[in-house]
Amino acid sequence: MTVAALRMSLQVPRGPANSIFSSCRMSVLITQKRHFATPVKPQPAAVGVDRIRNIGIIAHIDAGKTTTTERMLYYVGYTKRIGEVDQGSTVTDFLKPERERGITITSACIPFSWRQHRINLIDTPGHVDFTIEVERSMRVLDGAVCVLDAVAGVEAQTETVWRQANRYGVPRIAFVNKMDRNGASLGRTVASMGKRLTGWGRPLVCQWPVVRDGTSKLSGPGSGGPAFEGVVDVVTMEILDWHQEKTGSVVTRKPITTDDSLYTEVHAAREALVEALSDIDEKIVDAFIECDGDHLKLPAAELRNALRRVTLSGKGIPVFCGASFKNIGVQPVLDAVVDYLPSPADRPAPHAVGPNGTEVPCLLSDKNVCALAFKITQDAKRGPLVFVRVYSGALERGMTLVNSKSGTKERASKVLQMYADDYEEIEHVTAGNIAAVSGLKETRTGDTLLSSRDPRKLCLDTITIPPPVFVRSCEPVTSVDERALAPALKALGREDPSIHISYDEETGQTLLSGMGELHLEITADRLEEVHRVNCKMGKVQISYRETVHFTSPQKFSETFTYDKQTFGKRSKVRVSLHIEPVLNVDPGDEELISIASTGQQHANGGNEIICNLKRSDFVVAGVDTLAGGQPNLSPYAPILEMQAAIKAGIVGALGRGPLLGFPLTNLRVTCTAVKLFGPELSTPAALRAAASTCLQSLIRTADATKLLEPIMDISVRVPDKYVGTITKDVSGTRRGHIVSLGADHQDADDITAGEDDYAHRTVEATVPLAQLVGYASALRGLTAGTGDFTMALKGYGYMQADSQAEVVQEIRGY
Ligand SMILES: Nc1nc2c(ncn2[C@@H]2O[C@H](COP(=O)(O)OP(=O)(O)OP(=O)(O)O)[C@@H](O)[C@H]2O)c(=O)[nH]1
Repeated sequence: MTVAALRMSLQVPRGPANSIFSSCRMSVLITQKRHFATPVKPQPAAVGVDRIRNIGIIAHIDAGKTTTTERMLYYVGYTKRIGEVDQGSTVTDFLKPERERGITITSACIPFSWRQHRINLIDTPGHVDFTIEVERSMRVLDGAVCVLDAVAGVEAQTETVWRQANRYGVPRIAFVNKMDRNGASLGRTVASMGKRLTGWGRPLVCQWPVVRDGTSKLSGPGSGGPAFEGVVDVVTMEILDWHQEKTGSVVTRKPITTDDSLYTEVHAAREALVEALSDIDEKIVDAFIECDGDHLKLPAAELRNALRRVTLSGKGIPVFCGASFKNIGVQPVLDAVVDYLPSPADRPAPHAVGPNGTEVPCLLSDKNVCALAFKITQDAKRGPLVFVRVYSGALERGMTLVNSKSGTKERASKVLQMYADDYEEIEHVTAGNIAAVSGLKETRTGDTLLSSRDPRKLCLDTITIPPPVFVRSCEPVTSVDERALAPALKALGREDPSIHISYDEETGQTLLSGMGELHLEITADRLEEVHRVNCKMGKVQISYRETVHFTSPQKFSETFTYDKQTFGKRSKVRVSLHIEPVLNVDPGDEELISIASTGQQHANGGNEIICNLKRSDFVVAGVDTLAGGQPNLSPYAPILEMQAAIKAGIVGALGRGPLLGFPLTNLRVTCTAVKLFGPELSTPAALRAAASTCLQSLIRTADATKLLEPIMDISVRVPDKYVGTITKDVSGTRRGHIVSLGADHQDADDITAGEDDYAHRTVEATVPLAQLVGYASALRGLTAGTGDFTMALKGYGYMQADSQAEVVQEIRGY
């Protein structure tokens, strides 16, 4: 093969490039050009399903997700210049607060092409307050790129997003970014991955950093720093250089030779890679034997195949490194997305159940449409846009879709290909792809949409929405704002299901509940900036829960007759309810009350509502006497409608506890009987009011309402020397319980592990949320800025009587 022919064949960076090193070790300059000169907007049908990659970029805050995404968009030809986070000019962070604060708040979705593959990329936020964005993205992704900071290594939120990816079984690759920073180390980062990112495969180092030392010689035992200037591809044994062009769009590849000072290190890294692969992939062992046990003779194509197999099976995580900000290292990550991450066809069919709860297969090959609504945004012109991942069939413009949860039929008036905040109309979106649909006004996040004639009637697993732990009041400033508030909040709540909106009848205030201080702050900003509603926002407070404390096994029952005249119309109905705890937990118990993560109990805030009334549970008063043991219900509303009205009344009453107006939790409410007094008097509205009033009275009679406070699992990562300070602070000042004091040490002889100049430890503890307000800055103060932490709701715990009294006093003001 001539050098010219080699050059040409290597325009596409796989295949022939691999054989270069193994077949001829000539020193040749190979140039990989940008693949597209102008923006490319690939249509969904343009590629087969095996060429689709639905991937997310996940990481701790500030690891460089958006910076990396912007380079990707530039190198694939999507943008004409590179957007910068620090200049507020990025494509994916398009919201005003995102650009102002330099952080990602909402996940943006962008499709683009790379090496004849369609990549649907989702850039997710790193801040813990926006975890719902990561959760719902993860639910529809097939693969992920986990970005790590080469100085900080694995950070607290990296562990959180890692666990989320584990939960959805998402295969992933890792990109160790910021290799240009002082103190950067690939080895240390990989070692911390091995220790802290558990529950998934082992890290497999596929690149080695190139650092030019003072004498211009290539060096660096897996470390980076300001002199970081490229990488060696351990698979192809080529040195990759990005300096030919200022934006890094030209990648120069040159085989490494024994003359290169890095050769010994890279040789050892290849040996380590082959050996690590041999532990988890049998086929590579056969190939290795065929090459007479010579690591270098093992063709790159064989290594790539093995890397793909172990990535898809969750046994391995290919690791790459670079410095996105310096435009180094991004194209190989794009190649790895194509080479190693799964297509929708490589993934198991999503879990789905039919109407009777039995599992129903949702196969990619099925012609009927099955799509999951995973996100909703409000577009000024088109109204709500519902983002869908299509699991089977082709969702076409104008199609009628059935919501399998509610049974509602809606028309998909437009199908749109989203490009962050921009969109393009398309005719249809095929199975395996992601798009947005307009015209669906009733669809909610987590709903399954089916073609109207789909016999499967299946329901995909919904999306878990965490309960809000902070609350803030919001009062409109003028009467114009007052009128605009309700629709604006409805739109905000629909876009972000982790925002809850309630109304305090006593104070007349609207309450916004959310995941954290920043979450509520951003929501208030959006209310003003996007919806033009000016509100006076109250202080951010903990969102407590209320519950009734029962002396086990006592139950509370009540029969209540609702008999009321409103605007000349009389309503009369009688309902019987009883309440009991879902979990028997007493004040003083260590056990927490958890709000189940799925199902009807979660949907009802940790409560269970049982209202399965049969015809025989109804009694009809007066002339309608029993006919054959059954009351005549035909003049009344259908039983299902009456049940729904009772449930709605119960849900309403559970939304506001008698103590401070916080939602009630841990209650099982059963409706046992209903007495009707004629179709004119006993309407569904009367049933709803009766159930609500009956429950409120039942709870008041119980007179044992207790306050529950959110208890968080926290994970604090600090250098070893601060462990004592942290444990003292957590268990002394903050009423916390230390669960464990983990250590992050690494094996000295691990080829992937660089110099470990500062050992860290992770303190795991449970702490009441009230003690964690402002903890981020307190932690910075306690650890000279070196510590970080993450937290997640563990459950709700009874408060000590004096702490409860203090909270009641503070909120009521008396
Ligand atoms: N030195 C250096 N800085 C970088 C690199 N990549 C990103 N940064 C900087 O790190 C900061 C955070 O980068 P982002 O891309 O916003 O990080 P992110 O992970 O998207 O952040 P969130 O979305 O808010 O979680 C910015 O100031 C970037 O300029 C890099 O390779 N080297």
